[in-house]
Amino acid sequence: MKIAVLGAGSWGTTLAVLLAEKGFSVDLWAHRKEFALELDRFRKNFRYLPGVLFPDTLHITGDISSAVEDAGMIITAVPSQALRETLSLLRASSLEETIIVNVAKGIELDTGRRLSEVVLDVLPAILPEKVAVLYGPSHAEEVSERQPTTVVAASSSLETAKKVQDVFHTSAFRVYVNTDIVGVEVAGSVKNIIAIAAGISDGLGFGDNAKAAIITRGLAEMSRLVVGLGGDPMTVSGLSGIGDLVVTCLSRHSRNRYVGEQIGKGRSLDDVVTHMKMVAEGVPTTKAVVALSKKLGVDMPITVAVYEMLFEGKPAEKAILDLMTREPKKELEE
Ligand SMILES: NC(=O)C1=CN([C@@H]2O[C@H](COP(=O)(O)OP(=O)(O)OC[C@H]3O[C@@H](n4cnc5c(N)ncnc54)[C@H](OP(=O)(O)O)[C@@H]3O)[C@@H](O)[C@H]2O)C=CC1
Ligand SMILES: O=C(CO)COP(=O)(O)O
Repeated sequence: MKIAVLGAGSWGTTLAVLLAEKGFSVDLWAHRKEFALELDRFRKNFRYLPGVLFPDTLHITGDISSAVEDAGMIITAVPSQALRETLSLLRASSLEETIIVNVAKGIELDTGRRLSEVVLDVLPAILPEKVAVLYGPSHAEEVSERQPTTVVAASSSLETAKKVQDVFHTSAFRVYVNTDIVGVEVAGSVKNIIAIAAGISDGLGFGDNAKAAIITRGLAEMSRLVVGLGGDPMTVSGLSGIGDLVVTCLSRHSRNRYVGEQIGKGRSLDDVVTHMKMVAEGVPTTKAVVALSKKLGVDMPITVAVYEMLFEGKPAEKAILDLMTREPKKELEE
């Protein structure tokens, strides 16, 4: 089977290499033609994944139509806010039998939609059962070194989730399946916001107690949003929830935790993101989730605090004090 990977950042490149090494014929599409030429010339992604040599079965292209032509599966690995624009370059009618697997994490800012909903919006000829996501604790840097990693393939169709599992599964990349695509997508998106909070705590010089509090209470607000959007609260105890939350809040590789750390040290958001070459999805997702939670009446105090620090200039010390001095609560929800 031919597979198209759209997006040649660190994650798209990692997955394209994994699939090509498994023996699939893979087309990796980069949106800048000159970057596609550079990738092909050096057979390496110096910018986003230095050190990984491309196998011969990996074909690089800057032409999205040729990338998806005859592909049985399309992997979308562009930043969440660029997904709509990328998919709109495709001709929906030719993709009815294709499985679309989104691996970007986030919520669309303008619409508040999950990314699988964006896929269906832009490509109405595709049935919801043909859409999946692949989420979980999986930093590209470690996956590309074949370090043990576990992820979850989620689709409303178990058959589709199992196909995705079959395609990606290796002895170092273990893929589980889940039919709660809503829960998986919401959990995998909210974890990036909580990771910014964890980074802010690091930047302020707080220790393990504060980090554990952010992870645990972050999980509570993640669960409330999952339920509010119709997902299964059990999903947050899985790889896309607690799994990805742990990796993102603790890892030196995490871009979202890094953004938070710099904010905690007193830098402005603009200054931090303009000097980063990689995408930190938690930034737009914070805005999108605050709007969603207000609409649904879901209480998300850490997310709101992150919003105030990122976009309203609230000092981090004041935000932490406000969180700690909220009205005392029961630990578990009714
Ligand atoms: N890195 C990781 O470990 C993981 C990442 N993810 C998710 O995967 C998604 C992609 O992340 P990642 O690969 O890390 O990102 P990177 O920051 O490594 O790279 C971003 C890529 O997106 C491209 N891009 C930027 N704007 C557009 C656009 N408008 N249209 C098409 N492509 C564009 C960039 O190209 P250019 O160079 O031209 O800017 C670059 O190739 C994110 O949602 C992330 O959360 C999920 C799991 C793991
Ligand atoms: O989603 C990711 C790893 O699972 C990547 O995001 P971060 O780089 O913020 O951790």
